[in-house]
Amino acid sequence: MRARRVGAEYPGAMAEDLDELGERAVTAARALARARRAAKDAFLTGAAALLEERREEVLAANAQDVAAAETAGADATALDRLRLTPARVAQMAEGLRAVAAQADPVGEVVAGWVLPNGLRVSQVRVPLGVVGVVYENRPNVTADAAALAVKAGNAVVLRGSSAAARSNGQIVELLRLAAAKAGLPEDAVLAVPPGDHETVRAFLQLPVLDCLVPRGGRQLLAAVRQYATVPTIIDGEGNCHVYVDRAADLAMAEAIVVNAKTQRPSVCNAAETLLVHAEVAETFLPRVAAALQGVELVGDERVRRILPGVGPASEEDFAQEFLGPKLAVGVVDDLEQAMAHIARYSTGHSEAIVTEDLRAAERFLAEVDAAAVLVNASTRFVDGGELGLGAEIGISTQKLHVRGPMGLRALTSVKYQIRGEGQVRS
Ligand SMILES: NC(=O)C1=CN([C@@H]2O[C@H](COP(=O)(O)OP(=O)(O)OC[C@H]3O[C@@H](n4cnc5c(N)ncnc54)[C@H](OP(=O)(O)O)[C@@H]3O)[C@@H](O)[C@H]2O)C=CC1
Ligand SMILES: N[C@@H](CCC(=O)OP(=O)(O)O)C(=O)O
Repeated sequence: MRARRVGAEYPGAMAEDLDELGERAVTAARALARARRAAKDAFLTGAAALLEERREEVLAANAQDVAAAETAGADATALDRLRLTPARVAQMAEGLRAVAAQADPVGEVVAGWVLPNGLRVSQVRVPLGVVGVVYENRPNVTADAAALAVKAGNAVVLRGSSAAARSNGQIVELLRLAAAKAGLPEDAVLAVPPGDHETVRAFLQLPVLDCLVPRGGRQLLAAVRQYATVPTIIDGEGNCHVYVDRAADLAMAEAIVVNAKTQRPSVCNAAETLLVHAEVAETFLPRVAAALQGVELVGDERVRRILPGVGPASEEDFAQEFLGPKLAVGVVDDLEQAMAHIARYSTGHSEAIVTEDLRAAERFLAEVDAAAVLVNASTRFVDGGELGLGAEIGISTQKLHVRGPMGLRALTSVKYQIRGEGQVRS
């Protein structure tokens, strides 16, 4: 059965239907698995240069996406995620170059040993093959995902948000041009045209996908759980907490909370809930409230006794990822209660404690079940670029086969290479 028809006119679609798109990706993946590091790096640095040279075209396409989103009534969060600026395009180019600077994971020997019968066994890193990505309305993801997938020797099939259709189309065109210039198959980067969710559902079942990375909110993840038949690595929402312990340096805590909440509130690693130990609540809450200018605070009863102007926080507020200038605040009696609250509401993304108490810090690191746990640092650091991975294809909120920011190695598997001299099993 042929899969759903796709719009071949969309940049990078180049096919009548998803099956044909998949076949093109498989052909490209075979060539990419053999590609040398020099060619892959030439693709990345070439794409960075093209992005800079043709920045105005990318920004013009993005301006059209932003205007359409405004007309459609998109909120400030959605617009912030969608909008490109010269600085954000420069960051995308920087990300491409950072991935080029990373070691090539393909061929890395992970482990090796010799058996008593003389067989030499090694476990070697290999590309996954064809990687699909369904992602939110941030156009930078187009470049980041393609960069990592191709450097790890994979072909990538991208399905960006419909809201970013023009921006992504422009970026995909540049990436394909850079691939051709570097002597790699153009089809290293392919795109599923946006526009409808039915095509996404068919994409979730495209047999040639070795791995699909869905990045998005609850609706997308529900669709993945219902329809996906290909292996997926879910990069889900971030209801991230900062817990200010009784042994916290309060100046440090203030700076971390403000950064985690306000540096870019629209992204998944921004803080959504602040928990404060009862012993420091009287001192810390007024201080942090004053520093969080422009952020709407909602709090539990104990918070509201200290900050009477703050509105009540509902159960739903503590469970919610606001992705905007709103923060739920609670007072807890101890570390135990803070961790219990986090266990109840966390989406398993990024959780932070601020404390000078080593035992509390170590317990938090060991016991909180999330993709990333931090001590005395902002949740905003949970990002591939910030953690030295060059970029990220997403932040896995599941446990298999990777967890947390996913860089090059996350887009590989391993295979056993076994060298013998005629051994047979008795
Ligand atoms: N952990 C991580 O790395 C990441 C987490 N996120 C999380 O994603 C959320 C923000 O993303 P948001 O803007 O809501 O993006 P959405 O979840 O709305 O959309 C993401 C992608 O999924 C598609 N999609 C949405 N709903 C469905 C559906 N029912 N069936 C098929 N496809 C669907 C969209 O297509 P279309 O545009 O056509 O609707 C888009 O391409 C936040 O919760 C954030 O924390 C986001 C990115 C990375
Ligand atoms: N990589 C990001 C965080 C993760 C992300 O992709 O954000 P989002 O699009 O909200 O899920 C950053 O800190 O820039």
